[in-house]
Amino acid sequence: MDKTKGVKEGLMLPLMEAFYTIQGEGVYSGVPAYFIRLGGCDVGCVWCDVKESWEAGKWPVIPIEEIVEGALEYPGRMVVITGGEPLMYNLNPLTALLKENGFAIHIETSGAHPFSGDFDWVCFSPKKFKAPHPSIYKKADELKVVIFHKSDFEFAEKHASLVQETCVKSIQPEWSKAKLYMDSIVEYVKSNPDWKISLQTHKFMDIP
Ligand SMILES: C[S@@+](CC[C@H](N)C(=O)[O-])C[C@H]1O[C@@H](n2cnc3c(N)ncnc32)[C@H](O)[C@@H]1O
Ligand SMILES: Nc1nc2[nH]cc(C(=O)O)c2c(=O)[nH]1
Ligand code: SF4
Ligand SMILES: [Mg+2]
Repeated sequence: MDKTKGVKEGLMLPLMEAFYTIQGEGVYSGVPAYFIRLGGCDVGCVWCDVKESWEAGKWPVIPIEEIVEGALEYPGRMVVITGGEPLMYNLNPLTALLKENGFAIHIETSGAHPFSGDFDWVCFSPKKFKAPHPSIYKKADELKVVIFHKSDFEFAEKHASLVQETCVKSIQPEWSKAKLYMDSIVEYVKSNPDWKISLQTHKFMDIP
């Protein structure tokens, strides 16, 4: 199949890497999962921990059947689609095929592009660098805001007012600022108990 057409239809996708590990962040932290990291992101977070993903053209374009075959090699039946920014792509065919194969499907997204795909868990991490698309607010199961600057608490509340009431709200220290903001984050959650803390536990465990 022609690759441009394949990507447009969501039947082929640029795959940076795929690996079986432990979900390190958010509500499902500690659960084994197969990560599918799609290449390409146009959001441009200054503190992004996977900047090498940004250029979509660097990564091989793979048929979704091959991506799912990779996931089937491991015993876990939870997949996390991440990137890069996975919502740059039409995720309907990939999520349908994963579902047919019995996977619980999660996504990590900035929400900066129109929503596609059918997910069991949507982790929405809004960014100041590119505004979310309105379609994300109804879909988010988890709002995970990264704290890089003290103004990010206010940014977190702004997005919290836009998600559904059932959405779990977490704040996650930006890795390089974790020491600087940890006390404020702890105090914030103690004073605002509708929030919880998410840590990048895989970095402490030194696993992918
Ligand atoms: C690399 S992003 C990929 C998915 C999507 N582009 C997004 O931003 O949600 C995966 C998660 O890591 C978070 N993240 C990225 N860099 C980080 C850093 N330096 N410290 C803490 N969290 C970070 C993002 O906010 C997001 O929740
Ligand atoms: N272990 C592990 N957990 C993660 N949760 C979200 C990640 C991501 O980069 O999207 C990530 C990641 O890169 N590794
Ligand atoms: S949206 Fe996600 S992948 Fe893109 S720059 Fe920001 S953290 Fe990195
Ligand atoms: Mg990561």
